[in-house]
Amino acid sequence: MSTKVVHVAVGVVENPAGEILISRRAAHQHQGNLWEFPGGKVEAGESVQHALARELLEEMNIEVTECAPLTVIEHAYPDKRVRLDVWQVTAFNGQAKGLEGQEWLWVARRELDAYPFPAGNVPILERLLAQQP
Ligand SMILES: Nc1nc2c([nH]c(=O)n2[C@H]2C[C@H](O)[C@@H](COP(=O)(O)OP(=O)(O)OP(=O)(O)O)O2)c(=O)[nH]1
Ligand SMILES: [Mg+2]
Repeated sequence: MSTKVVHVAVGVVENPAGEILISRRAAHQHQGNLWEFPGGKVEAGESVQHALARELLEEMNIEVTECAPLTVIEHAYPDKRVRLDVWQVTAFNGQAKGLEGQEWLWVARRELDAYPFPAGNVPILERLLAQQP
C-alpha cells in the first residue's frame, strides 16, 4: 500500500431541526455504496476550510458560512490511507441538492447508526451520538 495519506475535508452539516446531512457514495468510488458526510480531497496548496467549502458547494449546493473543527481521524483501509479532517458546519446558505446524482438525506442524530458508513467514520459517529442532548 502506498504510504501517501489522502487528506480529506469532511463536513458534518446540521440543519436548524438538528438533523445531519449524509450522502451515499457511488458504487464505483472508493468505499462505494456506503453513506458519508459530504466532502472530498484537499488539493495541493489549498486550506482545509477552503476544500470543505468548495466540496460542499460542488456536491451538495451548500454554502458554508460558519464551521468549527470537530476531529481528525487517520484510518488505513486495505487499499488507501486517509486523514479525515472533520468540521462541524453550524450555519450555511442554500437548499441541499445531490449535484452529482447521489442519494442524500437529512437524518436525526440518533438514527445515524442505521446507515452503513466506511470504517474510518466510526469515531465521528461515536462523537455525534455522544453530543446529543
Ligand atoms: N467525503 C467523505 N469521504 C470519506 C468519509 N469517510 C471516508 O472514509 N472517506 C474517504 C473515502 C475516500 O477515500 C476519501 C474521500 O474522497 P472523495 O472520493 O470523496 O474525494 P472527492 O470528493 O475529492 O472526489 P473525486 O473528485 O476525487 O472523485 O475519504 C466521509 O465521511 N466523507
Ligand atoms: Mg467527495
